[in-house]
Amino acid sequence: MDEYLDWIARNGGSYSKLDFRRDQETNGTVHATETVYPNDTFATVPFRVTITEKVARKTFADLSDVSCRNVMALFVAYQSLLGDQSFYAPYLNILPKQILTPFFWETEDLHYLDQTNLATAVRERKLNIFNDYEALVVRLSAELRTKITWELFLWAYTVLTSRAFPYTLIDPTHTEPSEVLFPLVDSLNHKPNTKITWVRSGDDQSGSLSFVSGQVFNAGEEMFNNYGPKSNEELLLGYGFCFEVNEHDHVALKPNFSRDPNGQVKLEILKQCHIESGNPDPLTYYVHREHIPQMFLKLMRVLVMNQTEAKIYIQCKDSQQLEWVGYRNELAMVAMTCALLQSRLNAIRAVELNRETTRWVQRCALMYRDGQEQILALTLISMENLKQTIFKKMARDKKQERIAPVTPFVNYLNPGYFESLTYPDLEAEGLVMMDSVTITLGQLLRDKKFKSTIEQLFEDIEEEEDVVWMIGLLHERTKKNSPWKPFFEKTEKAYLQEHQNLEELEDLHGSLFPAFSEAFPDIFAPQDYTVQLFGWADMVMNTYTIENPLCVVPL
Ligand SMILES: C[S@@+](CC[C@H](N)C(=O)[O-])C[C@H]1O[C@@H](n2cnc3c(N)ncnc32)[C@H](O)[C@@H]1O
Repeated sequence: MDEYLDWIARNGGSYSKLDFRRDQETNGTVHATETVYPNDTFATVPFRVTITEKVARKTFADLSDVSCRNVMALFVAYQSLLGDQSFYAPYLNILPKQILTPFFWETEDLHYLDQTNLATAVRERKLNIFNDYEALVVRLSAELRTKITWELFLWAYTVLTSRAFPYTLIDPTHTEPSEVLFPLVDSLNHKPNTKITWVRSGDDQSGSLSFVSGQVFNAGEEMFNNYGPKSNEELLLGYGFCFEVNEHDHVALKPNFSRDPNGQVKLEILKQCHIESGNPDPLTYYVHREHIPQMFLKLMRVLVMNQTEAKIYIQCKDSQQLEWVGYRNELAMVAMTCALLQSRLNAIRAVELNRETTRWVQRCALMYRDGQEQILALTLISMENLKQTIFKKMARDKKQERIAPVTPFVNYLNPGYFESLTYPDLEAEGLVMMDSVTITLGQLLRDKKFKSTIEQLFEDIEEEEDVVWMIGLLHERTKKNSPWKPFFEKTEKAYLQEHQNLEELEDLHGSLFPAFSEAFPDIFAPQDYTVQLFGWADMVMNTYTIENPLCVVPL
């Protein structure tokens, strides 16, 4: 450590009130020897001791097409091979020999990441680095090729992920992304929200950078830097540590459109409405504790659109139209989001891990996975609350017989209608159950006589659920006091005005009627079971249902 600090001083660096200590867990810490006050400049480091992309590229001029990170990793590896002959030796000597990011974990440690995003990220990232290394190393001299091993390169690469700063610290006008290794500046450990600033002086060759405290550090206290709002995933992957409680933690969610027959149309809607996450992958969203991005919910509303909704929304170019599509869509969106969250949660919980005798990296992995579990569970609760709010609104609408003027009941066709509805005191309302605001098969079969007729006609109701549903709807439609009267009337009127193609239904209808009417004339009055009305019931099933459990959303 003394040699390193001498080297900094010999090159024009200085510091005050600092005690540099080595430790097992974090490699090194910095403590205040006396109180550091806000605006105190406690260290200054000249640019000449830094390792920049420019310096690295000078040594490897032939590799101008290689990325900044890779050429710098190569340079660090090369300098460490030079040993004491390297100008940077005092700095390289104090770097940790082992940086315990998951790239270096044993298989049994990696098991602690099973079923998390990080497990995949580690595999993919490591493979990418390895491929880059293989492509790069063959371009080196024969001597370097054997000396710069994969292990050495990966170590050097991780030195950069765990301690490099953006090059703009040296030259704020630099526009290309570039990194710099900054001895001494990189001695501080990370504590979120620490107030610290950097002040540069001079030019990018002969200048220097000073640390300026933005808060008090008491004598004896560890002094920290602030690496930015990093999640546990980023911290583990890049730095090899994480926090038990991390306010910046998140779970990455990426819905899958690939098996959706309307997938292309939906991707087109997303494009037109500019629904993107703002992340490198526009379909990957980050969900934070109790905060689910609104943009993600918009994406999910598109993902769960049925054919009718997708056909209508393909004309939409306004993302505001996706704040609310309709009740069916909203319930489907909540159900699909809950299913996504629940399956992730179940997968994480299903991994059995020893929590008793663990080593440092395993404890880090447990902190990370427990955080993931917590975020998923909290997000699930907030989605359940959202569902309950929707049910309450539906219950009010149903009670007041409010139904949108134009079918299907989606916002795009009823501009302003849904926004005009108000729901005072919704909180005070008791729990609303799903089957009080939707139409279920159980409700359609609540009439005992009708139910027993259906049971006589269909051996296996589950097997022929679709047909039973249609007949059930037609039967319900005939009831004068049906709670769903406004829905039936409005959708039937709209349906009958449409040009209908009933060819496909004729066979099905013909296989049931008039036989059913002849067998049970008091249940199936022929005029209520025409092929046209069959078409209406079929349209209701295609347009207004959600699945699991199958029900009609009649608002
Ligand atoms: C830029 S260095 C910080 C100084 C460091 N201790 C060193 O090696 O000189 C970053 C590394 O320090 C460690 N580190 C930083 N903040 C930490 C924290 N809050 N808890 C545990 N380790 C931390 C991690 O190993 C990380 O890779």
